[in-house]
Amino acid sequence: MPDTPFAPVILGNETGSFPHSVLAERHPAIIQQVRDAFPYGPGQRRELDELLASCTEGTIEPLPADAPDRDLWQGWGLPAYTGRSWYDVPWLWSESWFYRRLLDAVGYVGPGAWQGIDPFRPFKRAELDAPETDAELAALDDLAGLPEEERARALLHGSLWGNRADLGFRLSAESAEKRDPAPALVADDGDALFALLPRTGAGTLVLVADNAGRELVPDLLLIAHLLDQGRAARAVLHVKPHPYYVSDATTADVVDALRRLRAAPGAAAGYARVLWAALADGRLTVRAHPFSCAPLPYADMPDDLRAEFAAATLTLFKGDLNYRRLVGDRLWPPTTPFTAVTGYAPGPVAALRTLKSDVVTGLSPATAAALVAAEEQRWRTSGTHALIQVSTSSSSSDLESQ
Ligand SMILES: O=P(O)(O)OC[C@@]1(O)O[C@H](CO)[C@@H](O)[C@@H]1O
Repeated sequence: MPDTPFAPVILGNETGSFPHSVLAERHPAIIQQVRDAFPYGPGQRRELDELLASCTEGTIEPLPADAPDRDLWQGWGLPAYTGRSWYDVPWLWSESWFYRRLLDAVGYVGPGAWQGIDPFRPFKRAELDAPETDAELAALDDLAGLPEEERARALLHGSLWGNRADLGFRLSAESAEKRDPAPALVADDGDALFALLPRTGAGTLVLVADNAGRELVPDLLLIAHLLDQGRAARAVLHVKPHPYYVSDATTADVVDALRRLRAAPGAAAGYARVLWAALADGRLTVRAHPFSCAPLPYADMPDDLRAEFAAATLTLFKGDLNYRRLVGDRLWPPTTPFTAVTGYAPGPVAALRTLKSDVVTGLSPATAAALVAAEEQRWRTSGTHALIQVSTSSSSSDLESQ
């Protein structure tokens, strides 16, 4: 994507900004939570202290020569950023670097006895085991009698709002719009999304997952429905190759979520059976590509991933972080067309996301104005608004005409 002067890359160095608060407050809090959740030894605690000092006051340091992913990070910009403050490099990059360093500190990267022990697992498990999850799964029973289109839309909205860890299966956006001065759903390309997935579908849906637990469960339910109803012949679920952004889903989290579904009463277990069978016969596959944890926008994706997305009927990106990577982590004017900023994509793409960071595109002038009038800029990060956006074509000319 061209470097567009009207949409600066977001950094974390502006005191009082949301990105600054993530680096200065959220990351130290995450270190503390992880320390409290595990019986780590003195070496790990020392490393966590060092990470705390580095991420708040220090600079970016090189990876050890024997780090298994050193070559990846060398290619992802580490040489250019080494020696610079965490606040002065792209915020997306510093955040990813934080999680990479955290995994080192707790021994996840190994070798050693703590290799592969997910420091966020207790938090993910707690969410999956929460009574709210039972209530949300029980709500599936109410969908059973509905026409297929309504079930599909309810499951789409469950997956969308699951990004806020809220599985309320909203049957329509209209009711929310009537209630609030500023719409809860700030863009709704739901019809365009389902038009790409007709019930005669012979294609592949790629779903690029975000969080585990109460977001991954409705993502899996949506996939089950689309496969079961013939809206997709195959599905590929992209998860993270290692723990990331606290709650991001890994393959282990997929297994936990499936087992949770399978053990649930009522309709939920039926969805689990569909998914289990699809995994067994290869109609559903799980992928953990290294680029899923890259500190870069999807415009920079490697050729093998580009080819995979190109072959899909639709690639569906879940959540806020994936949205930032899909459109570029920049301060776009909110009315910048979504089709323009995703014009590099090799095939149709969709975003399902609740708004939890400053980045947004594709709003109508009226919606953008209503949001600002009602909430100033709080709507960008509060997680109370969401969007469904679809682009079926490459259209860089839209960007040029901005
Ligand atoms: O991708 P998610 O789970 O929807 O949201 C992740 C996220 O909200 O957490 C960050 C703060 O660390 C935000 O900047 C980021 O986009």
